[in-house]
Amino acid sequence: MKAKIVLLPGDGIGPEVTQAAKAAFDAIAQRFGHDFLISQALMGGAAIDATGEPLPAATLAACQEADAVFLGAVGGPKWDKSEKRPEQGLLAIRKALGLYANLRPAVTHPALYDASPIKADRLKDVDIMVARELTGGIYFGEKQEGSEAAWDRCAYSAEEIDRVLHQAARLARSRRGKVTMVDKANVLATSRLWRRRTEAVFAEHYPDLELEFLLVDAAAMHLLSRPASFDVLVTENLFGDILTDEAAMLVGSLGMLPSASLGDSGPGLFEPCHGSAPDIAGQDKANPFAAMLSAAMLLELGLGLGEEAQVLKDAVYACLEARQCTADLGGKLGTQGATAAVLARIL
Ligand SMILES: NC(=O)C1=CN([C@@H]2O[C@H](COP(=O)(O)OP(=O)(O)OC[C@H]3O[C@@H](n4cnc5c(N)ncnc54)[C@H](O)[C@@H]3O)[C@@H](O)[C@H]2O)C=CC1
Ligand SMILES: CC(C)CC(=O)C(=O)O
Ligand SMILES: [Mg+2]
Repeated sequence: MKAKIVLLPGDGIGPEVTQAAKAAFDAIAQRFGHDFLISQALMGGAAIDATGEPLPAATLAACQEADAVFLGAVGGPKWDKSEKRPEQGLLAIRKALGLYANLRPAVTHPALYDASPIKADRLKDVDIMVARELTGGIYFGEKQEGSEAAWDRCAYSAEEIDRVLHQAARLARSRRGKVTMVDKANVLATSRLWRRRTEAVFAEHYPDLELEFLLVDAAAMHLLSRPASFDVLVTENLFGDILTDEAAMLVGSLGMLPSASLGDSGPGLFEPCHGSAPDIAGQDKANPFAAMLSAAMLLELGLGLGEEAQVLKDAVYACLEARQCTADLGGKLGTQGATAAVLARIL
């Protein structure tokens, strides 16, 4: 097949892990005879340095014309005090492409039990799909920043909530049939709207699914004490961001969690859940597997290439079983070595 993929490497370890994803696309194209037209565009801090904007118009236009977009990571101390922040570019592209559902799978593997701080008996059969709302809530509300006071507005409409609930429910139907909705309905008005919409949408459309409600503070605890009991976890933007970094430690490292950001039409955006990791950037230390697993999600959900995605995932998991991995997982390989180990299993 012919497909246009745009890469947004970004900052810090972003370019290093994007290189790993690109190598995976090239290897899959070679093995299956696909014609992937892969181009690269400026995003985040790198884009601010080059153009003054975190999301240049030319980058957005290239993404809108693509079949799928891959992003490394953005941000870093260099831009922490600048007027425009790299992270604004990421929020802007999610909004501009209408990517309201961020799917973040957290799946444990016996080869990684040692890498997790959680006891192995809790990690068995953990297979969680977080459906995080991505274009609403406090990240997108009006804000005011003063030296003595500041505020951020959190707002949700029923429509914004319903569409991600439907995504979560459809996913649960194709999995184990359970949805956990996480909110803070004992305190927040927006959370109470989430709860009312969840009750209504599931009663009307998904009475066959098991539905559980958790307050976010307790959910953070349950994720560690009974992780295998979760199937699909649906929640608002901020809570989903935080809980998925926590869930990464069930798997063994933040460098293992991929994601897909999807809307109703147009290209999806696929990116590892981690950030730009300035503490290890440029040292060949970054785990490339979250990026390569995100590349697999791009193949499957962005281009409809399920078999190709499975080959890539199998190659990553075979490396984990052979201990061909980076130091965050207890391995001895660098970013490039771990990438090469995956490629060798594809070609
Ligand atoms: N999607 C994105 O582009 C995101 C960007 N950020 C930005 O990244 C910058 C750094 O943020 P942090 O809070 O430090 O979060 P981070 O996710 O970049 O790093 C947290 C910790 O995890 C480690 N880590 C992350 N990815 C890794 C990988 N692939 N392999 C091995 N270790 C890995 C890092 O070394 C660090 O110790 C900030 O500017 C932040 O705004 C943060 C999260 C997401
Ligand atoms: C950098 C932020 C905009 C968001 C974030 O941390 C994430 O999406 O994981
Ligand atoms: Mg995050």
